[in-house]
Amino acid sequence: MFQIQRYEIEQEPLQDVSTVSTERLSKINERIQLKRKRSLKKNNQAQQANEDKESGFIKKEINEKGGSFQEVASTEKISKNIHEDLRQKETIKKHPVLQAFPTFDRPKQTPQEIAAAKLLGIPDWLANPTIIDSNSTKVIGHPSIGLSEGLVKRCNTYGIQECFAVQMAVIPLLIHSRNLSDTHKSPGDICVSAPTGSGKTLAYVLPIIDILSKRIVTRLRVLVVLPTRDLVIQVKETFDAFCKGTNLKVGIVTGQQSFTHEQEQIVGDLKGHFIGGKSKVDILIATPGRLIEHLSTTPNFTLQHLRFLIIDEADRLLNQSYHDWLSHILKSTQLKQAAVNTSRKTSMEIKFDSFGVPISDAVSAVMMESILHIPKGDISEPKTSAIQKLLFSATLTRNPAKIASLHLVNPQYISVQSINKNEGEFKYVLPSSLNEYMIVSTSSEKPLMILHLLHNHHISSALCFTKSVDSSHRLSELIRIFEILYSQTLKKEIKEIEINNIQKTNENSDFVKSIIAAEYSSDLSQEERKNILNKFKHGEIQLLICSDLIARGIDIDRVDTVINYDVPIYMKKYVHRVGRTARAGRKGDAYSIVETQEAGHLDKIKNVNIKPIKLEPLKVIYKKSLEAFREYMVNTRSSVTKYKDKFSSIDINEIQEIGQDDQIIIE
Ligand SMILES: Nc1ncnc2c1ncn2[C@@H]1O[C@H](COP(=O)(O)OP(=O)(O)OP(=O)(O)O)[C@@H](O)[C@H]1O
Repeated sequence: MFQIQRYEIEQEPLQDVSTVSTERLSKINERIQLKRKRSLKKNNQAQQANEDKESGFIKKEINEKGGSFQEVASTEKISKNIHEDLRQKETIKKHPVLQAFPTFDRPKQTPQEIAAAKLLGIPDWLANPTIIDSNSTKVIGHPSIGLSEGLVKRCNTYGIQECFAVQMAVIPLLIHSRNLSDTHKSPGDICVSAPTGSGKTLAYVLPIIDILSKRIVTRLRVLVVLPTRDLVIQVKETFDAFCKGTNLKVGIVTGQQSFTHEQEQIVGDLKGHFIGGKSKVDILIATPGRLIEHLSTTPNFTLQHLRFLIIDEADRLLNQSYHDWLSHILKSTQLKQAAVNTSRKTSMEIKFDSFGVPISDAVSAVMMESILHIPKGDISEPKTSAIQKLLFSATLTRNPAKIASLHLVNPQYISVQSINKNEGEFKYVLPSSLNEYMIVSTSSEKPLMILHLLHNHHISSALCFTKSVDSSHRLSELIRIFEILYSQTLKKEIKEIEINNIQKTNENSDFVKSIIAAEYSSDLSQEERKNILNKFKHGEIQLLICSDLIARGIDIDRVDTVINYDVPIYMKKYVHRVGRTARAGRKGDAYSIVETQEAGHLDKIKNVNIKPIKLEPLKVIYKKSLEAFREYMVNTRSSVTKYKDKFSSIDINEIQEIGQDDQIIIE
């Protein structure tokens, strides 16, 4: 075994301890003490025993040379130190190649150092965003925003008086940098990260409408890509609302309608071949999959006139590799590729006017040059893509590989966040009007906690997120059974009270009001989903139980509470889920129901302790509901009869409706 110390090798010659004077020994000792402060932990017991033996030997030597007991005692300690030091030096001399053994204590990093480490490999523009204070606002008609009078009026009719922070930052940037007739060069791409519900949609909808409203001919100039059909429909509704009064046309492709219907809607003319393509819409909103299908097969569908490519919910879309959608779109917008595609489809079917001049406005200027091989002059500027890419998300990716796949041109990064945020620290920003809570529960009582929130906290409009469609289904069925039993029990109790003439029914009528819960999942048809959402928006449904289908982007202004029945593993998901409430500056609450082992991960969230007495009245009915639910799920049909006998007051039709084609057994 060898000793390894962090001492540096010194050039001093070794000395014989017995010849050193006490005074000199003290001086040397001081120096050694200093060094020892920096040394590793004390030697183990075996080493200690060894030292004792050696110091005994030195003590003996000093005794032999004379001196008092005290002198000997202090000298003993000093000598021990010296001896150890000398031994260390000898060891190092014998094994000069041995390096100091590394300590595994990590030096504590400052927040600035941590932030710097996180930024390694991230391009400069992404590492240094333009930070906008999330609380700043400006009057919508302010000249610095640059919106036209007509559009400002339209905003006012929708109750929009002020620009939110993200709109203050993005609208002027687009309006002032972009001239529709400038087809030569992109004014630089923009990436925007802003909290959920902060108004990102209008940040691009308003300036685009303003810029496009000056156009003369309809061409496909704006493409908005979104991850889900529901979001496409939502953004289409926003464009439609603000396009009123202009003659701009907005189309969608999502796969919800037949392919030929969509072709008819967006291109119209499928028979003739037009080198400049054909479009019935100025703005196309699409899911990536369907868009790729149209790019590959729809005649005359071209992106050659495109000016804006908007990728909303960008980080989610960049994770979606469906048919390599992004490179497909980018290729279609690159001049050479687009020219090859177009010329292959059309041969040389260029349209000419009555003077025999090619109809240039049907073909984009840059495309015309590539296709017709127009000779370049000495002063011709090289053509670049004129498309401006705009990326939006509440949780924008900082993954360099994903960012690189976008081939951004002169990008700039705008980050809307609370200005009080720790400098250098990067985290997702939540709306400042959001209150977060957690409730610790056993897994079997999690549904009970939801019932407690609904009945005791009087939540009237909540989204409850579960981990899967199955889980949503089970939970919604259980709650529906509970609500039936709950209202029946209360009605019964009230009747008894009435009979005993203690109280009048009216005073309790509110009490009987049961919660209406509904499931919202991808298993439902688009029409069913739309109906459920409408009922929820109008307050006919109080609790919507869903998987992550509507965790992102969906804007329902009635949501006052979000409940995480299953806590998401990833922070991003959490941010988007809780972001369905506290939108546009309104207040909202988010409750996460966690098991003990999960609670540690949410240490910054306020823990709500529920008094058992509050749960007692619900517990009795909850147990009955569980029992009934299990029974019902095991044997759907036969249990309906038993169920009827057991709880005779329950409407049999309601029960049949609950479990129509469900065979799932609760966990
Ligand atoms: N300037 C404004 N004044 C008032 N309300 C606004 C304003 N801008 C947007 N809103 C409203 O705020 C709500 C949220 O906007 P939006 O859906 O664009 O948020 P978002 O930032 O895209 O959120 P998410 O990241 O969740 O998709 C919408 O109902 C929208 O109508």
